Amino acid sequence: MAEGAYLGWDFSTQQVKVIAVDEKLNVTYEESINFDKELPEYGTQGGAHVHSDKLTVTSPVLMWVKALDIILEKMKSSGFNFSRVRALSGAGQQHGSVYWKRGACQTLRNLSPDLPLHQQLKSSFSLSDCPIWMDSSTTVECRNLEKAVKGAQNLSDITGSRAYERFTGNQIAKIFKENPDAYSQTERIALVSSFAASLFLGSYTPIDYSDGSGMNLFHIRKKSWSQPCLDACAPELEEKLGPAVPSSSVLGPISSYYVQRYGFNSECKVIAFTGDNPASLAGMRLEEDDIAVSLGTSDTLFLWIKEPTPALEGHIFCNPVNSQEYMALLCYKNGSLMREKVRDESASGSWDEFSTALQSTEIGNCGNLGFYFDVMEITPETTGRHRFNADNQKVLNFPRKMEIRALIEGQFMAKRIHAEKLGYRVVPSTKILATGGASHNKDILQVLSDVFNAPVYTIETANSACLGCAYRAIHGLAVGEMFPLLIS
Ligand SMILES: O=C(CO)[C@@H](O)[C@H](O)CF
Repeated sequence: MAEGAYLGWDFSTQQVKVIAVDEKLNVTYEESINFDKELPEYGTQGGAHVHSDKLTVTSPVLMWVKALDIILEKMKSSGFNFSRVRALSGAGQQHGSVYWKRGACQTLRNLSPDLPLHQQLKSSFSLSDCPIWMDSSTTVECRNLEKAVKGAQNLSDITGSRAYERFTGNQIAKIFKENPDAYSQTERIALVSSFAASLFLGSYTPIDYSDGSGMNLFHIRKKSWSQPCLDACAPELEEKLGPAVPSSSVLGPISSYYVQRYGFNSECKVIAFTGDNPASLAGMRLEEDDIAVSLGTSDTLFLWIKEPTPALEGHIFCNPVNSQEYMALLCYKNGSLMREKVRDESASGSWDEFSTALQSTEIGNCGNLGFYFDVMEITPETTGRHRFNADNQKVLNFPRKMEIRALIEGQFMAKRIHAEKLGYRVVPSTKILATGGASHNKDILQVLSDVFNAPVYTIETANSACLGCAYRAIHGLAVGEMFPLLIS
């Protein structure tokens, strides 16, 4: 691979992150911007706004744009040499959707290098608050979609998943129903990943197969939009979505905005962006029988598979590295936000005290079991905190240390049970590859290893999605096909 730098971006729920690697895959730079801390004017918690109905969850799109402005300025003042970047790719939190207003493409194409992005794009969106993966307000739309394609399993056979509230097609259906004006003023509907790619390309970019698999709209075998699913959600939807492309596609050169404002090389290529979990799969270089566990805002368990096995639980996406293969994924919404809550309640807000509790309680927690769903869980669909003592009686609370172990053992037992229900088998050669913020905590990983009875490995950075995108930037440059820039 030619000498130079390759960037991987991650527009995740709580922050924007970037990693640079050299041609030998050594990490040479990392930076991140936390939305709550560095953009307090948007008033988010965990990067999101949970609405009063407790089901609707959105994030302000201009917060994401402004975070990119800030991180680029941080890189510039740190002396980062943008001119060495040969290619970049990125990821976004899956399922979230961005609504570009009519005329926005012209604005994107004519950005002035004298101004930050957020000032120039402030009127470019027909919706300022974007639905994200934590939303669970579209149950009606989910049932309508399943009915339109003759059932949940049929929908899963077509798109890789039954209808899920957070999946983009159902979110678009809700917007079309509740805000038809915004829908008609929308020129392009993007995922967070393709929205972020558009910022770098200076034009709308296609949605990639892998992140597109998380919409309940994309036919994962035919690699094209499913017309019956599109028609069931909203009119003229294919026109608003644009085409879908393989995740390794070369979309074109970086926008001149970045060349003039930051000194990027005009030859720097933008490789299709994808979802955070597909990007993590790429970053973790999974092998057969391995299982990856990402302990981030959401917890996810995923693995590389050759043949799709769509079911009524879990998800099958097109594979982001080999578009003719697949990846399987289970997602848990009560991930780190739940661990942080119990840390605050039962360990005085201290991870050290949290770890001490795990070290001083025994495996199996003397038969005490807990399941903690403060927000509507995805797998399974339920809420509330549920504790059972060794006699299998429901109890209202546990002593602090027991509560902590019950939370962590419960989170990992659920993952193993759901994975095995879907046919995944833990075998002697199984390795668990852990990533995400909580993968820094060795005591949490020890519980993961005990529950799966398998060794746990971590990669040098918890930012596997970013790292995976830096790898995909190299991969795309090497193998990706040029995708003719869409003049929409
Ligand atoms: O909904 C999910 C996966 O299906 C989450 O892991 C989001 O991608 C987190 F951003």
